Amino acid sequence: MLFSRLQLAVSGEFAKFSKGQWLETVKFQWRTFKDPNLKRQFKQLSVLGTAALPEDKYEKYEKTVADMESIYSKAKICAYNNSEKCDLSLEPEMTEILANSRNEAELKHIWTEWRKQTGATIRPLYNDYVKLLNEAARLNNFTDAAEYWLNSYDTPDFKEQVAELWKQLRPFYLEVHAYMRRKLREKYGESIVSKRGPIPAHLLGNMWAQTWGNIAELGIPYPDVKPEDITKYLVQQKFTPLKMFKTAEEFFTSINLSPMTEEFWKYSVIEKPKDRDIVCHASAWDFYNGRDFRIKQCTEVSEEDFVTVHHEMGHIEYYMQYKDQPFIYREGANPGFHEAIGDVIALSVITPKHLSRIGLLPNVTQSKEADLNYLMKVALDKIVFLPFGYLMDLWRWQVFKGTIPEKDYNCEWWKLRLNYQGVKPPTVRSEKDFDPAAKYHIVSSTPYIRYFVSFILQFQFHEALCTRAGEFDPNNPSEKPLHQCDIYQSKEAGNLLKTVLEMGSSKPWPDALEVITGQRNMDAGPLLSYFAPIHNWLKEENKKSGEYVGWESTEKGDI
Ligand SMILES: C=C(C[SeH])C(=O)N1CCC[C@H]1C(=O)O
Ligand SMILES: [Zn+2]
Repeated sequence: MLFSRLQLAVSGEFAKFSKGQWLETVKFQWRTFKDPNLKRQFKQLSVLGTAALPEDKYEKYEKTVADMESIYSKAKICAYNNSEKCDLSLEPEMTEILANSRNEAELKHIWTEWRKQTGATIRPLYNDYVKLLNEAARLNNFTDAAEYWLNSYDTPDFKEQVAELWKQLRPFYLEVHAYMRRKLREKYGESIVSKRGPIPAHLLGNMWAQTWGNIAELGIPYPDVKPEDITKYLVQQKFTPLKMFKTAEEFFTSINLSPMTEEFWKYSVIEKPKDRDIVCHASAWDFYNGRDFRIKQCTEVSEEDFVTVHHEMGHIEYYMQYKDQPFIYREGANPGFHEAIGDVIALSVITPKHLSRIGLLPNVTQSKEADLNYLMKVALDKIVFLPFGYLMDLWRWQVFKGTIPEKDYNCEWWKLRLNYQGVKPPTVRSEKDFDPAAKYHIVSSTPYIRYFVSFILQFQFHEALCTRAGEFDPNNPSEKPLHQCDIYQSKEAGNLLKTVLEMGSSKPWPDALEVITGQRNMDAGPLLSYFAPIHNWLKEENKKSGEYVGWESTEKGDI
């Protein structure tokens, strides 16, 4: 608890200082300023955030979030079939079981026990948190915390834009959902996975069913042309977390971005400490002195964590490229930009072509079947993620606005999970549970729509950078398929990306988007064309098998 007392003291000091600055700033009639840059800086400075709370309430807010995160990071459960072994943490133990076990009863045990440890105890704290965050929002002249969070996009019709993107992408998701439900039914039987209902959430390879890549082997279109999971090659070649980080750094420097700093290597935490509980959820940190940037990640030697290393290093690259901007501009053009950078690089890294180029995949079969297998695997992470990336804040926006009353928190959560993801809980839930708290971003008050935005933007960026690298021709897309593009060692692509990263938030995000892609709107087009081959294959396959596309409302007895 010492750490959180120290943390509270430091953040309290910073809050006092920044409130003083804020009170000075808001005295100016900045809305009448003529200089667009000065006006933009004052506009951003006019939003103080939670530090606008009176000191005692600010401390209570900080302590409430710290306590929720502490419960989450310390939660442990007993193993399935071994009530003596009760030291399983979320990372790596529970995550590994959810990813690799195909024992339905074990998956149900882990899924349910994790929510027992993180639900009921956090629920009252969450109540306090919502009230305090809404009070802070109002002190910043927002109607509620939803509007405060949405202000980061500075786009009046942002929610409508996101709703429209989901409308365009939902049909593709339904095809993936229908196909995987059939594959899961073949594996676990119709008594567990019905023909026309939602999919039980514990079978999908991930604690939150947010990506299904870990069960790819159940759904690969051509199993005899199996795409390799590189985990075994990482282990065979004795990769360590450090070597995973160095390999990722080399990709970024190959496209003329910056190497990690001395402080990064000195202060980052890249393996789970043995002597204390920490928040293992991967994160990247900017200490705003132009040199001290860090990643905290409980890295396991696995393909999934190799991708996450690139995701986190993408944050660090952004921090380094805008480090000379005025303080207030040292952030992403919008939060979705910040989440997209590392993922854009990873879209090149995970191609069989690149993995074999760096010796992480022995031989690559070039064939239509291998291509479809690869695209299915990527779709199980990228397309599958979209409804979850959307519903996380659909739920919170309504909670902050009060349209979801406290008494219905869990019921409304599962309604959204059914309506958007087509998943259902494996065990009956009630308002004694609080399942949103099973997800890190809920207990840490981290907005989530940024990841939905990132999953759209990263394909727009990928298409633009691949074109610049000569790895893709939009006028002749079949000659070099976008999903085979690898921008490794392309300084042209890196320099284009660097131009945007250096901007930070100094310009509205459509300006930054225009610099890299030539257009000013989020656009599902590049994502849909990247996945077109597997989208068409799934439509055919579901028609052939007669699988019902979509899901009926869940059976009696659930929430
Ligand atoms: C890797 C991070 C740290 Se910014 C993360 O939280 N992500 C990356 C993808 C979605 C989201 C999640 O894990 O839920
Ligand atoms: Zn991130």
